[in-house]
Amino acid sequence: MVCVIIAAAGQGKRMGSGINKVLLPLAGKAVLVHTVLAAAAVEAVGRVIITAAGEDIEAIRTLLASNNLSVPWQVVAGGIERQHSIANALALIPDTTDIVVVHDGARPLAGAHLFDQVVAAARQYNAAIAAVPVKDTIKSVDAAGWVMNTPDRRKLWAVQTPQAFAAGLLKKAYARAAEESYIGTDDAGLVERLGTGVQIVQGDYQNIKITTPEDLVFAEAILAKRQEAVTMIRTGIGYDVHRLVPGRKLILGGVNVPYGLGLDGHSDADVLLHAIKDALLGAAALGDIGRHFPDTDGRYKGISSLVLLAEVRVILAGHGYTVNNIDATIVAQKPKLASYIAKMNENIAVTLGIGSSQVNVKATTTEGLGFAGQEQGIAAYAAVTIISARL
Ligand SMILES: Nc1ccn([C@@H]2O[C@H](COP(=O)(O)OP(=O)(O)OP(=O)(O)O)[C@@H](O)[C@H]2O)c(=O)n1
Ligand SMILES: C[C@](O)(CO)[C@H](O)COP(=O)(O)O
Repeated sequence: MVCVIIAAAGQGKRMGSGINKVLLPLAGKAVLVHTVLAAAAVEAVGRVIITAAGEDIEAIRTLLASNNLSVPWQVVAGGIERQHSIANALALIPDTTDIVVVHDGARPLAGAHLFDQVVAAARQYNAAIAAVPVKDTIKSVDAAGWVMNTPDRRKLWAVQTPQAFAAGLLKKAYARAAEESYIGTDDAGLVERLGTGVQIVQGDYQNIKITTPEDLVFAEAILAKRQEAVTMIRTGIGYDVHRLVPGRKLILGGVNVPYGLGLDGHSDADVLLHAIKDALLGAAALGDIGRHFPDTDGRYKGISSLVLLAEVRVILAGHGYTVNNIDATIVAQKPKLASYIAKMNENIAVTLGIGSSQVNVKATTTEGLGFAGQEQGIAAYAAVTIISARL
């Protein structure tokens, strides 16, 4: 079982708010509630232990009780230093625990993927921590303010939590530190003192530790952007018609459909894919295929519309969008298209890098009415949704 220890027993002196910073509001919830909910939501996690300063224990219990956590949890008294707090929690982990994850209550933005990655790496290497390469040049400075040296930045990583360990190893490291009265600033540091290797897992620059007031501003902005990203679903519609003529292939959804007539056009005249591409570009407010692939451009003469669909995918990705779903209808009196639809769906899904359940092509006749019914041309309609892939 994976047990997560969340350190929340500090005072938040650097925040200077007069209360423990993990109890401060962030996007409508206490910082600590974000952190605990994120940890509890990780599928592998079986228990959460939260350390709290004596004066905060009741407030934290009440706060968490009102949030219906999906895993068993308990609040334990912390100690003077973070390390003492973790040691208190470590003494309470269930015997069935094989992996212990230690996480700062003050890091409310760590995503489930980060927990999953450190847990997986800890299962393989016994000790794994989230960390990111430092972006600034780091200098060692003496007490008088003189630079002593400039370490090679390529070897420097800023360490975060979550940090995950084989339970026995972490207990041993904590016992050794206690024997030697050593106080470190993170859990991996204690394991390193045993001579055991610690594996780095690529962390997340958004996984900031709320320490000083501006960190709350950054965290609010990140959460707002995530919220926007989650809810940003856009819709688009596309419509296209091509004339049926002799001597041309009939290409629909990238499938060469055997028929005596084919669709006329500058490219392969795949009316279905044209409607879909127009819908995708429209959903992203990026114009239409005429703007991106003009029929006055010789490069597009006879080109496969699947190639251009792949380009639309790249254009959308460049603007932070991925395709959510496509629903399309081909309007053709003849030929019968039922047996080709599955292949069209597959071509579209593969080209856009989405699942088969995200594409649905249909075909209909017009009961002999209009240009489609008279077999003068074929039309296609498409409706799509795209989602923002940013943050
Ligand atoms: N005795 C302590 C000290 C810290 N922590 C926790 O360890 C995490 C990281 O520590 P830090 O950011 O230093 O928090 P504080 O100690 O609260 O901050 P400050 O140093 O500014 O007082 C925080 O979630 C904090 O609540 C803890 O459980 N027990
Ligand atoms: C564990 C930690 O979050 C890694 O960056 C950090 O070392 C905690 O240090 P603090 O002094 O308790 O903020």
